[in-house]
Amino acid sequence: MTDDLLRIDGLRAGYPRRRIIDGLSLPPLRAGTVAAIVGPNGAGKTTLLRALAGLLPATGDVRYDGQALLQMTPAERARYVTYMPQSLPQGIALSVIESVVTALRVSTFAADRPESLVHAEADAVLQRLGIGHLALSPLDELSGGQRQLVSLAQSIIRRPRILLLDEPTSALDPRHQIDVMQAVTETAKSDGMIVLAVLHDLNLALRWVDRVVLLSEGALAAAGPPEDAITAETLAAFYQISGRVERCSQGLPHVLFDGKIHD
Ligand SMILES: Nc1ncnc2c1ncn2[C@@H]1O[C@H](COP(=O)(O)OP(=O)(O)OP(=O)(O)O)[C@@H](O)[C@H]1O
Repeated sequence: MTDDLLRIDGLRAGYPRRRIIDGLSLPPLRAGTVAAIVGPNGAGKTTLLRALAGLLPATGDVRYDGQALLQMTPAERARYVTYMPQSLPQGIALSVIESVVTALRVSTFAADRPESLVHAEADAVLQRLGIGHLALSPLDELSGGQRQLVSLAQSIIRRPRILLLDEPTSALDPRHQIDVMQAVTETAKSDGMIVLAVLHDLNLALRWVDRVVLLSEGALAAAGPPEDAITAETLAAFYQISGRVERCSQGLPHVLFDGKIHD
């Protein structure tokens, strides 16, 4: 049955001597949904993304549009899923635009698209992320934040059905954080892409995403619309901080941290 849903049921994943995620099930995610994966350090957020990307052994029932993702070969899975790691590898002798064009070329979607069209597409993605001016810069001469934006451009241009982003805004100034969240949410809506983004910034999650998945010790602690999952109660129970979510003068939700609960 096709349904454009990402379903995760009974997922188990981890490392050779340590299982981190032990039977995780999430409410289904619909095409076009942007979900933030949040939770304290070591909760298993990266492990979850890497398991879904096929970079770690995993068992369980994970389906997109009725198709079992965990049973696919890497090549088959790459048709559906793109994973953006926390950092780009160093030592790649390409310009920014060449690296984005290459990312599109290696995906199955653009193998026979004319060169001029591929370049125009790459340029449009760079503009959208506010880094059009870096198109001809060598990758190895970029700052940490600029590298993060290029890595996102390489991921978005492939137009995956499922985009997995590991802390896509961690190195970015506020303006570029907005560029990223805007580009990701717009692309999700226009292309029907499902995005799972690990975010530590709960305010970005409150402001931009459709769903929040809160993990704690490899298990689901809360899931739902941002203001249902990020509450004074969940901040206390899973982050051990006293805090609250309040609306600012413009009606936007913000999380305020009052202090630690235990020293
Ligand atoms: N290669 C590894 N081998 C063994 N254990 C690992 C490995 N990588 C991570 N872990 C453990 O798995 C657990 C979850 O790590 P993970 O990186 O998924 O957490 P996270 O929620 O992404 O954390 P953070 O917010 O700090 O990035 C941690 O306890 C960590 O020590």
